[in-house]
Amino acid sequence: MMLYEIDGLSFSYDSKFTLYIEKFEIENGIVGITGPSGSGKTTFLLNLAFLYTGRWKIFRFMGEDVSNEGLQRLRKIVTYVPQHPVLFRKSVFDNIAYPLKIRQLSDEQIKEKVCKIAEQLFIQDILEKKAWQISGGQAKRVCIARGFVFEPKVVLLDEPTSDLDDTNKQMVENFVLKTSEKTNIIVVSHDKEQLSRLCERVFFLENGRLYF
Ligand SMILES: Nc1ncnc2c1ncn2[C@@H]1O[C@H](COP(=O)(O)OP(=O)(O)OP(=O)(O)O)[C@@H](O)[C@H]1O
Repeated sequence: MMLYEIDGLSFSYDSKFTLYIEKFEIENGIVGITGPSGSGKTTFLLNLAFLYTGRWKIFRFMGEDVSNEGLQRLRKIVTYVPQHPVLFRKSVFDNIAYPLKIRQLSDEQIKEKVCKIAEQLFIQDILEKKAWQISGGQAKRVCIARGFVFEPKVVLLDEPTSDLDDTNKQMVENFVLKTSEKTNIIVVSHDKEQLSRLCERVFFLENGRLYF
């Protein structure tokens, strides 16, 4: 079964920029999207996260036709992790635990899952710190942990390693590569070499049009 199947999707903020995806068909796994600044990469991810909705001829997710009625449900199984970290004014633990709390997992399950993913991203020692007491590189990894912790069907990563030093970059790449064995990932990056290290296929966006 295809993960995403898109034919003729268009989305416009205004008359100045239009994203037009003629065809996008991907199966389970990890794919990359690159392209110049302003080409529409973030806009495309937000459409794939069902947070923005345009018009389409065909838009299917895991075999299901996307419809207005299904959007709320689909938004709960796909996560978008933005380029710039956005955290609640709470502890690192509470930030990562949030998606699990709203899904009503038990305290015990929450603790186990948060600690496990924190270890994988080397943030286990800062779980009790407040969001405003951590570095930018740590905040980025906390957002990534929060995106993956509830095991969504797809994680959409927008520039997951921009602004990170080499050590942090390596940590995130290793995590993404390992996790892609069981979670579907779409990663946007300006770093083409990084995409070729991580991804099975890489798409190229230019002026709102997708090439591969
Ligand atoms: N909320 C918005 N309202 C109007 N126009 C927008 C909005 N967000 C983005 N745009 C415009 O849409 C176009 C695509 O933006 P987008 O952020 O998707 O590009 P990008 O490829 O992700 O860029 P970058 O690599 O710089 O992050 C740009 O011309 C941008 O100015």
